[in-house]
Amino acid sequence: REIERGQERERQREREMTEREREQRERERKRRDREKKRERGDRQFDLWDSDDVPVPRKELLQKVKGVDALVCVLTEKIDAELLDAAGPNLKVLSTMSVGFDHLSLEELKKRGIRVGYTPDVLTDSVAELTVALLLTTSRRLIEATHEAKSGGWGTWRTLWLCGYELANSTVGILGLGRIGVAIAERLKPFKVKKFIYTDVAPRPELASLIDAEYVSMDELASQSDFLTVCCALTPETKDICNKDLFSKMKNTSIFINTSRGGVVDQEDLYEALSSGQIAGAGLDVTVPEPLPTSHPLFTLNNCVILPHIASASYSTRNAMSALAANNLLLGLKGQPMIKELKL
Ligand SMILES: O=CC(=O)O
Repeated sequence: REIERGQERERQREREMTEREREQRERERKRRDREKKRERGDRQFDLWDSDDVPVPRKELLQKVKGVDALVCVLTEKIDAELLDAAGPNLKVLSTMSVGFDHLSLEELKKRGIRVGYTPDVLTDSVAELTVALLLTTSRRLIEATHEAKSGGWGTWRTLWLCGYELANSTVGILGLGRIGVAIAERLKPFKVKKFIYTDVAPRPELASLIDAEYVSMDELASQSDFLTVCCALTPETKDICNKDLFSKMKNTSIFINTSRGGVVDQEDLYEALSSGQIAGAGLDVTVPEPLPTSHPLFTLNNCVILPHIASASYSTRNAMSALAANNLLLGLKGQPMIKELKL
């Protein structure tokens, strides 16, 4: 009877366990497994087996000690502190992202660490989301569903919830790369009249794919009906979308950013949106991330904010993780990675 009572107590404990406790128990089991493999001398993989990122910094600094290679995502800052904590064994870094502003390239280069990243596989997904965000913003879809649900839908009114359409418009691309081209290809069937772009220099090969004209930053601002930011975040592009740019835009224009929040001065954007200097903005990226729910941008009807989901489709995230893993394994074998950054 004592055994039965013990078993019943165990079953009761199981029932009362929360999902988090179960996850914790599973992590502990995997950790013990890895420990055993380490003792046997097998190649070991230490995994942050949770969707909760960033990994607490203290724990990350502890766990990276002595590793030969590291896979990371864009929430982890890979800087001198982390590389010092990892130590001289670390020779390969593989980030599951196309952006690499979270990596200190100088420190990586100094230490002779090779770096893999995941361009191309996410281009379609990011372009698709950018188009969705652009249409959501320009046709005021969030406001519209809110009105429909909350009783604001009265009789049909001529100018109610009017927005701006792509047909006959000029679309500007700030930073023309693979993603900018993919966005333009998707927008073309909406009868866009003209594509223009700016970059540090003309990019004729890419531009010819979408028949886009190279213009100055000022011309991009003043001519675009839709301005979409596709450049990487670098010291040169930080806050490049600021008061100066917004003040030259039309008050009917829509600003879209699916690159990095750091390219936008958010105070200047708030001013431009709330004063009517520009018509609307759609952002998939902000500073910081997550953007606090008390942030003034959330108070604006003409600002649509998404939680950095441009590459978030099942197939793309699978492709990104496979590419990140393969980059890492090739790097470990001393072979060329599939996608490697030139440092
Ligand atoms: O933002 C997403 C990425 O850089 O992959």
